[in-house]
Amino acid sequence: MHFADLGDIRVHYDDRGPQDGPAVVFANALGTDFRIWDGVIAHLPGGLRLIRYDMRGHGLTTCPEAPYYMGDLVNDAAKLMEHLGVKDAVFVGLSIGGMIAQGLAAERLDLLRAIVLSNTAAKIGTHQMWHDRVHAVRDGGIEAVADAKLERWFARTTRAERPQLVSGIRAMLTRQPVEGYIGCLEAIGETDLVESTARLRLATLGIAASEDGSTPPDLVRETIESIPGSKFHLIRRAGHLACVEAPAEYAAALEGFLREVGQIA
Ligand SMILES: O=C(O)CC1=CCC(=O)O1
Repeated sequence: MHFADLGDIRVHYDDRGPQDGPAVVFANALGTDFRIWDGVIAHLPGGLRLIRYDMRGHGLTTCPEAPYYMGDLVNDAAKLMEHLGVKDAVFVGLSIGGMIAQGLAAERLDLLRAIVLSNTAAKIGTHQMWHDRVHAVRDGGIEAVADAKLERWFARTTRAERPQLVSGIRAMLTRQPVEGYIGCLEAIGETDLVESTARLRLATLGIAASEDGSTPPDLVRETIESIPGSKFHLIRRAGHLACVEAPAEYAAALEGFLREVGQIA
């Protein structure tokens, strides 16, 4: 187990593979911890340095009081990369993790070779929607929003045929600290990256999933198409947490992109 003290938080992270290997950094979705990447990293070839971390208020990372801002989340990622001496990385972010990737590319291009924007967008939902969610969670805990969220996170067939996976992820979601979850809800509600993301000029892969009820494929595509030269991959029969539901296909798309950008020889 690894922890890093980075200003106001102690970050829980995992750092595996050769320390001098080409780096890939993974950032999670709201309400999850870095185990959502277990299946994907198991399918990636050796030789890569694979870094995952729990964002503030999630997993075993400490949980400052809400609200959080996207700038905090982007700084946390940059500080962790600096702490670990990681440069020239491919940064893979899912959902709010993909917003962190966009913010990092806008602010700290020096740390990056390329980004993967997975099940995300430059702006997700409306301010009112996130504000309402904050109130629902303040009143009833994460439990109050969990079932609706699982419908957006998993495809219909997965919910019917893989109950262990779905209930395991439900446990991950409902065990996150309420304050950390609310802090990140507030950060998403305040974030609009449309203009800064359209100015990005770095290699970008977008990943979307056909049954994603949180960031549907057209929304992901709109953001991806705003970045010149970007690529897009659609995973069928998967929802918002495509990396959990379809790790082999997800890893294959990622591996292809890592080869294209020279992160794998
Ligand atoms: O909460 C959701 O359903 C979707 C979501 C948006 C940002 C994130 O990380 O998850």
